[in-house]
Amino acid sequence: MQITTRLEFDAGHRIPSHKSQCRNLHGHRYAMEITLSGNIIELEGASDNGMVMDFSDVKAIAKRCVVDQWDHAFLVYQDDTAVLAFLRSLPNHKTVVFNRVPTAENMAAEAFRILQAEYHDTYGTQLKLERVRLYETPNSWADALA
Ligand SMILES: Nc1nc2c(c(=O)[nH]1)N=C([C@H](O)[C@H](O)COP(=O)(O)OP(=O)(O)OP(=O)(O)O)CN2
Ligand SMILES: [Zn+2]
Repeated sequence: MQITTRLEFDAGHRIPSHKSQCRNLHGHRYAMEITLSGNIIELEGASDNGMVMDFSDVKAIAKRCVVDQWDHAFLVYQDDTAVLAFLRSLPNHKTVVFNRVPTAENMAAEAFRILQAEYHDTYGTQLKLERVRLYETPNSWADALA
């Protein structure tokens, strides 16, 4: 069985070497979909009986580990030195430094890497993170897969 839940956040970024407008500082309303697989919990009376994992627990982990870190932050490539210096000049600015250009692909891969270590089954149900889908716009997204 597979389940998917979705969270949204706002962040700024730029792709410094982009051939067109994405080299400019701009932001997106990102959406992130988390897909987990596993057997359905069969434990009469348990809060999560009949579920692969409670959606609220799936979301709480993704929120704590990724969304709260990236929401209303500027995501900057470590080699984008001009922007990094500018961001560091701003007091208390929320900046997240990426070791790769913050494209949808690299953000999905980074979210997958972070979250893979966070989802554990409690009942031996083979819970597994299968996919992180990161929407940069409503029309364009990247999938990081197990
Ligand atoms: N494969 C990728 N291509 C592009 C990425 C990316 O992360 N992966 N990112 C960008 C830019 O960040 C840009 O902000 C998004 O580009 P684009 O889809 O052209 O933006 P629109 O606002 O026109 O998107 P709509 O879906 O039409 O709203 C560029 N390419
Ligand atoms: Zn963009």
